[in-house]
Amino acid sequence: MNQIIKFTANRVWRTYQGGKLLDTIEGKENPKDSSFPEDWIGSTVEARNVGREHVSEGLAMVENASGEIVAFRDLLKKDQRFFLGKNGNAVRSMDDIPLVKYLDSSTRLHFQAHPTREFAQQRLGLPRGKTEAYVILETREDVKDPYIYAGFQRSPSREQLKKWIETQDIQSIEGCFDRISVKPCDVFLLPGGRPHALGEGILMLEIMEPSDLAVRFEFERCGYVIPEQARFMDRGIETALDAFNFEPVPPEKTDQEFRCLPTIMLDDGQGNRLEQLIGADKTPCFTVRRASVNGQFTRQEDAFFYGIVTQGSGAIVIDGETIQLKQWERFFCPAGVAEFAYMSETGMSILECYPGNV
Ligand SMILES: O=P(O)(O)OC[C@H]1O[C@](O)(CO)[C@@H](O)[C@@H]1O
Repeated sequence: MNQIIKFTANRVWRTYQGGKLLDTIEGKENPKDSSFPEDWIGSTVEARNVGREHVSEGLAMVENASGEIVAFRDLLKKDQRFFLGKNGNAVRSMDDIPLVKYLDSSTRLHFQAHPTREFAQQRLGLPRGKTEAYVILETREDVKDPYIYAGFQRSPSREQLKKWIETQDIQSIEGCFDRISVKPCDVFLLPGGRPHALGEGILMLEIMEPSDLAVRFEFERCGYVIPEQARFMDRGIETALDAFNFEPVPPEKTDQEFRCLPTIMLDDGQGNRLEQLIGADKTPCFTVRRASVNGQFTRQEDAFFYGIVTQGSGAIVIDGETIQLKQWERFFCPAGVAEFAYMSETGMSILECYPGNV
């Protein structure tokens, strides 16, 4: 099976609203915002939705060679060497697979922070934290100045924050942040520990460590109250506060701390270009690249990646076989596919999400 694997939509319930654009992308008749604002692309992670334990959410399902529908992660485990390749001498671990999502917000998300990898391992006994990155794809026209909140610009003391969380003094919490304006093509990296909230009206590709761990320190958004168990990763407030990075990021330093500027890795002068959006200099957790295609763009890669067609359309050719690619389609390219070529006469942009340190 020397091929890419395409994914169908895999919408996941969340505590905030959105998803109208995802409905549109899926060709639904009546696109609308709902509690399904995310699409988890080829996910090997199960969503943690307290109160919805009866529903299995998050895991991507695919068809295997015998036509059976199986969890994508089980398919990968059947030939981990081929699909994931090697890291040094060892076959890559399933924990190296980033979690990639389309996220389409119609409301601001609640204030939250995710654990770092070290915190997850040392304090929660879990292999991965949730350092995350955002590639902004589109913003909604009716939202005048789309924004995110990232890191405290004016850090409260631990005791102060604890009090504000307990009394849900959202005005004071919001006062710790300045809005960071966002526009399509912007890229941000949010290391674990950094408090944040995504603003309304943003469609993004979100890339993160493979986990669904969040400290939610705003308990109510748009009428939905987050159950107690889901607020502090099922731990107490002291453990949750330990996960925070309180180091202030003053307004003049937010770009330096969170914004990632692309660097050109390859440009053939004919319109084909490969850019590094997030590399090992930023995080060991995952790698993000953008391929811009004009004509034929032949590539050699020895690591696996998720490909997401964010603009235009075209095809990918592997071993003489041509597979069409349309805008918004997403696929997994196994590490065992050593060479492939993108083709597009009209132009195509593909975001490629790899494991860290490739
Ligand atoms: O609290 P919820 O509804 O799970 O939402 C958390 C969402 O916030 C994000 O961490 C973005 O900041 C998403 O990855 C995640 O799904």
